[in-house]
Amino acid sequence: MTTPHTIAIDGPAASGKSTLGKLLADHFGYIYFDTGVLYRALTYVALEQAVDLANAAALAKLAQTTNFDVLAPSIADGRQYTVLANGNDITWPLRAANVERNVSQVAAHPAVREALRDTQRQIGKAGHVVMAGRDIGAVIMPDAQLKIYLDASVEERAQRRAQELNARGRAISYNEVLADLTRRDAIDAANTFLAADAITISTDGRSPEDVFQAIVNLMGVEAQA
Ligand SMILES: Nc1ncnc2c1ncn2[C@@H]1O[C@H](COP(=O)(O)OP(=O)(O)O)[C@@H](O)[C@H]1O
Ligand SMILES: Nc1ccn([C@H]2C[C@H](O)[C@@H](COP(=O)(O)OP(=O)(O)O)O2)c(=O)n1
Repeated sequence: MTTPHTIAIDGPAASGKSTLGKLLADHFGYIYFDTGVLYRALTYVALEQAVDLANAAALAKLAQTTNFDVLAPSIADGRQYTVLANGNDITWPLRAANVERNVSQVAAHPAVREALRDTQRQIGKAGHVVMAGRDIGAVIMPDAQLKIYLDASVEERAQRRAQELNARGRAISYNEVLADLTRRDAIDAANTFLAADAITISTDGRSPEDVFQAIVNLMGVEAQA
């Protein structure tokens, strides 16, 4: 396989999309874009402005009238990117409990997905991008030259997310995370797609490096200089 111009990575929460996405982006010198950030940012702004999260039209309007920027990390505090909403840094609040609790509900509205679609597609059209989410290979970038679908048991994903959140100082138990992921999986399922031409990889019991190597081997390509 020649080096893919665009790479789509889909899968449920904590399946390893961002970890693999950054490894692949670094490997090929591409940008990495986590589309979940857009849904999280919209959820955060909606909560801040007390918008009714059941009101799809109001959420879609907020998506269209808020200026979201996803930039390279501006502060070396462990962030993967800097997210601005109308110029305000909202990077870390996107991982807070209130956003985690509500983002699936916001993302489930077709009008919200439509309002955020063009932004995602524009980034994809530029090429040399690794894009992660739930519907990238099937909806956002159907022409992506490499499509990966990551999966892992909900128990494994809960273990990872609990460790990740605890490491960030969030006092949350494995059981709480398991219940939240189970709840979110059920809501996200309606917009999570395994593209017919995607490579499916279960990441249970496999290290990030092992998953990355498996993909690179499948592509049979060496790192670009
Ligand atoms: N293959 C893996 N094995 C173990 N832990 C992993 C693996 N891939 C990712 N992780 C860890 O699991 C957590 C969630 O990974 P992440 O890449 O953010 O998932 P996603 O982007 O699908 O939500 C992170 O703490 C990450 O370091
Ligand atoms: N392309 C996407 C990306 C995320 N979403 C939804 C699904 C999730 O509940 C939220 C947040 O996505 P995010 O990838 O940040 O969540 P995880 O890191 O997988 O826990 O947005 C979506 O519906 N479509």
